[in-house]
Amino acid sequence: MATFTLHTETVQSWLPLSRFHMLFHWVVILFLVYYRFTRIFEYNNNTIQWIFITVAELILSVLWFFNQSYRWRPVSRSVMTEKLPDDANLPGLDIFVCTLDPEKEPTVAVMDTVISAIAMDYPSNKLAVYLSDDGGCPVTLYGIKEACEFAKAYWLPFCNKYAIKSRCPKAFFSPIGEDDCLLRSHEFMIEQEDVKIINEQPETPLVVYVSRERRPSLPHKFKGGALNALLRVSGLISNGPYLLVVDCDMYCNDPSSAKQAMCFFLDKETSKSIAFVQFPQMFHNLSNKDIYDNQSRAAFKTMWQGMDGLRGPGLSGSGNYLYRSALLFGSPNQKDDYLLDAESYFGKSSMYIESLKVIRGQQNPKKNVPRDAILQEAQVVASCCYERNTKWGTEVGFSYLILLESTVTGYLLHCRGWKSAYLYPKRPCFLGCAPTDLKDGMLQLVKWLSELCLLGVSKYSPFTYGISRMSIIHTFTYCFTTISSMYSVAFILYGIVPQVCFFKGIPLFPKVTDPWFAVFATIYVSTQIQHLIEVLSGDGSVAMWWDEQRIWILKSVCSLFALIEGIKKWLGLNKVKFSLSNKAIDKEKLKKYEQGKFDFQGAALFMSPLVVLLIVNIVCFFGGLWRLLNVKDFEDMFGQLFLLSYILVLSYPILEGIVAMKSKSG
Ligand SMILES: O=c1ccn([C@@H]2O[C@H](COP(=O)(O)OP(=O)(O)O[C@H]3O[C@H](CO)[C@@H](O)[C@H](O)[C@H]3O)[C@@H](O)[C@H]2O)c(=O)[nH]1
Ligand SMILES: [Mn+2]
Repeated sequence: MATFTLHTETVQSWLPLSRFHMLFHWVVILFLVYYRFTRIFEYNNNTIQWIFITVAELILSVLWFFNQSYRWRPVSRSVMTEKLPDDANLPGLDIFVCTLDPEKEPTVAVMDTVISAIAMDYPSNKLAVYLSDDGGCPVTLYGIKEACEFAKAYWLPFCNKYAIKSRCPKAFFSPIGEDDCLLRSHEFMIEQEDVKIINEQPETPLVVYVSRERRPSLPHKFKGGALNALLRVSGLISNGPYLLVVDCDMYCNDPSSAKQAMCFFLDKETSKSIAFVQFPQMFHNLSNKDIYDNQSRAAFKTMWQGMDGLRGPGLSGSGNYLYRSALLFGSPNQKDDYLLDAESYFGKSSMYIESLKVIRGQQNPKKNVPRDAILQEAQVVASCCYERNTKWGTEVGFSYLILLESTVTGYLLHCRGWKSAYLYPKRPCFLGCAPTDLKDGMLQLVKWLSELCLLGVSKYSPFTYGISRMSIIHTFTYCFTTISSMYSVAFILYGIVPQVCFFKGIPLFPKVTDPWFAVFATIYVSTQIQHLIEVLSGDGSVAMWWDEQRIWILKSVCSLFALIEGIKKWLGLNKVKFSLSNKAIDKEKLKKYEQGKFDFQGAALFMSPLVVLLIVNIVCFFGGLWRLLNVKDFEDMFGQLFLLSYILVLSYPILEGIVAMKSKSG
C-alpha cells in the first residue's frame, strides 16, 4: 500500500499468484501452438480444417496475451477528503453536461442531471454548470430554466438543511433513495410536503446554456465538438482549472465526488501528472440478473483497475474530472510554446487567449468586463467555424480522430505522458441509464468497437504510435481494445469447424487418453477459473459468471458487424454518423429485462450470425451423436462432444428467446 498526502493506493493482494498463473497459462498456450503446428500435415485430408482451428486458436491466444495486461498490476484507491484545504482554498470547477435529442434523452432526465450537478457539495462561487444542447431545442432551454429556479428556491436549501445525499430529485423521491432514516422523522415529513419553509436563498452556482451555431457546410464533430465548444465558452466565463464531464443521463449520485477527485489533483505528489480522475459508469436501471452484462463488469471492475495500476484508466466519457490544462497544453512538462503561437493553436479570439494566459498564471483575470461583451464573444467561440485552421480536435481539446472522443482523448493524454486515476467508491458517484434490450446494447457495442478498429489502423494506432510513447504494458491494454472485435473471427471459426468435423467424424483435438489432451483441458479450466475468481472477487455470483460467458460469446460473435462497419468506415463507404444511445425506456422491454428473459426485438440482423452458428451446432450435435453411437470412436471425439454440449447448455436461454420471438411473430 502506498500512502500519499490525500489518497492511498492498494495493490491487489494476490498479485504474485496471479502473475504466476499468467506465466503458467502462457506456457500451456505455447504447448498448444506447438501441437497444432507440428501436426498440420499429419492429417493430410483435413489440413484445411486443421488450419482453420489453428487460426482461431492463434487469434484467441493473441487476445489472451494482450488481455493479461489488465491483470498485471490492479490497484484500488481511497481518498482522504478530510485533509483537503478548506472551501475558500479550493480551485474552480466547471461541470459540462451534454445532450442532443429530447426524444431519446427525455428532458426531465436532463433536468435531474443538471440539478444534481448544481447541488454538488462544492463552494457555489467556485462551481459553474454548463449544458450543451446539440439539438438546440426550446424544450430543453425551458426545462433548464425551470430546473435552475427549482434548485435555487427549494432544492438546494432543502439539501443543505438536511445534508441530503441523493441530490438528484428523481432518485431522492424513488425507492432507491438512501436518505431513509431522514424520511421517517416527523419534522422532515412536514417539510418535504412544503419545502417553502425555508426563507434564506443560498448562493447558487452559475448555470450556462450553450447551443452551438452550426452550418451545414462544416462538420460539427458530435460530442467531441460540443465539449470543445464548452471548453472555450467556459474559458471566457468561469475558467475553472478543473472540469467534470457527464452525459445528460448520468446524474451525480454522491455530492462529494468533486472533493474526492480533488484529492488527486491537489495532492502535491500527484498533482503535476494527473490529467483526469475517472469514476466507474454505473447504472440505476440494471436488473438483478443483468443478462446482457449492461453494467460492463469486466470494463469497470477488471480492466480499469488494471490500467489504474499501470499509468491510469482510460477516459470513459461520463463521470470524469479533468484538468483543463492537460487538454489544452500538450504534455505535463510542456513549456508555454502553444501560447507563443496562440492563434494557430486556439483560434482568433483574443479574449479566449487571455483566459488561457490566466490559466497558465501568466496574467491575472481581467475584472469588470461587461457581461454583454463576454456573451458576444462566447457566441463567436461556440460556433463550429471557429475551429477552422486551428489545432482544436487534433492537438488541443477533445480529439476528433474517432467518434469515441473520450477513449481516444484519454489515450492521447496517456501518449503525451499524462497519468490518470480511477476511483471506485462504495457509493456510486454517478448513475446513468443502460440499454435494457439487446438491440440498443448491440448498437452501442458496434458503435464502440468499429471506432476502436479505426483507431487500430490509424496513424495513432497503439501498435505503432502508442508503443513508442507509453509504458509497454499500458500500451497493451489499448492494443487489446482496438483488436477485440477479432474475437468474432475466432468464435465463428470455433462455432463451425469443430461442429462440422464432429458431424463427419474428423477429430480436431487429441484423444482424451492422449497426454496432449491435458493441454486443451488445462487452458479451458484455467480460463474459467480466472474468470470465476474475477467475478466473485468483484462481489459477483456464480450465476453471473455463467451469464457473462453467454453474453460474452454472443457479443463477440456480433462484433463481426463492428469489424465490417469498421472496414467500411475505413474505406470511406460509410457516412460518419453518431448513433445516439436510447435512454427513453420502453416499459414492456424493461419488464422482460427485469425477468432476465432475452429480448431480440429489432435485433434480428445482429442475431443472424449467432442463429446460424446455433443451428449448425444443434444439427451437428445430434447428427454427430448418432454417428458416434454407431462408430463408437468416443475417445477421438470427446473434445468436440464436450465443446458442442457446452455451447448448447450455455445458449439454452438464447434459444428460448428465439422461440419466444418466433411464436410471437408467427
Ligand atoms: O452530436 C452529439 C452526439 C452526442 N452527444 C452527447 O454525447 C453523450 C453520449 O452519447 P450516447 O449516445 O449516450 O453514448 P453512449 O453510447 O451511451 O456513450 C458512451 O460512448 C460515448 C462515445 O465515446 C461517450 O461519449 C459516452 O460518454 C459513453 O458513455 C450524450 O450525452 C449525448 O447527448 C452530443 O452532445 N452531441
Ligand atoms: Mn450514454
